[in-house]
Amino acid sequence: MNKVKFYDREFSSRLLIGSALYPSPKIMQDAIRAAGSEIVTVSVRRETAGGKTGDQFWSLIRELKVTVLPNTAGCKSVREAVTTAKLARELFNTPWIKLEVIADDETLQPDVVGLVEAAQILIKDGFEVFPYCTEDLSVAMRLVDAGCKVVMPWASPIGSARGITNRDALKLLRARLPDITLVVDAGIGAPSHAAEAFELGFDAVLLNTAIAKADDPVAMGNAFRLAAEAGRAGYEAGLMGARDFASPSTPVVGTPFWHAVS
Ligand SMILES: CC(=O)[C@@H](O)[C@H](O)COP(=O)(O)O
Repeated sequence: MNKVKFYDREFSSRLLIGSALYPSPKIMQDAIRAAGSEIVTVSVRRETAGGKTGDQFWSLIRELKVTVLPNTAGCKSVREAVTTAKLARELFNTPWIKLEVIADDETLQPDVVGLVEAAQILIKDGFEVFPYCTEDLSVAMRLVDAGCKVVMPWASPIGSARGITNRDALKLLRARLPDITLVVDAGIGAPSHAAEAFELGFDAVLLNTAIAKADDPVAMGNAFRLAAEAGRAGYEAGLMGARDFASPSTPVVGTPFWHAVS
């Protein structure tokens, strides 16, 4: 399978995993390993607030030998997101930031206006921004204009497990932004949802709740790894287009092959 590129770095795994909500630190580690993920996203605000697991949490993440993608989860203004991103750069010594600006505490709807503004500020300051956005094409285009080489539209609201609710809009993003690394982020509830994202041509999937809240997070991590591989392999194999009407698959005359055989 082809590798996936995030800015100038290449990875084999196309699953990015969140580090929250697991029943225990050990289960988090085992689930991330089972998913085969090479990139784990971590909330900067939770950790700088002295998160309950503190240093132990960092040892666990370090033991995984993954690339850390710090995020600005919980930020509700451009200023807060920019400050948090700068803190993340100091803490993790990385230009990468998963940029989240939340408009509404109830729905966790992204503030796409604030997101574009924050992305512009951070990219001018040398950051490599991974923006969490809705599936709106015009927003994605503004993010690309700002210099984002990765765009991360939601499948559905964070933690909802509803899967892809606006398939046509995601297809449009893929068609109109062929050179951008597109990641479906949030709302994935089942391995089949991830496979669907890959079959649509998305480069990667980011998820957290569906693995962390599964009855068996480690087994679910493995299920997502298999689904990601199958969905991407199907896309790379070239899916046939759907038809409106029947087309016979068992010929009654001639050769059963549609290419001439020698
Ligand atoms: C934007 C955001 O916070 C998501 O990355 C979240 O971490 C994952 O969403 P799910 O928990 O719905 O998979």
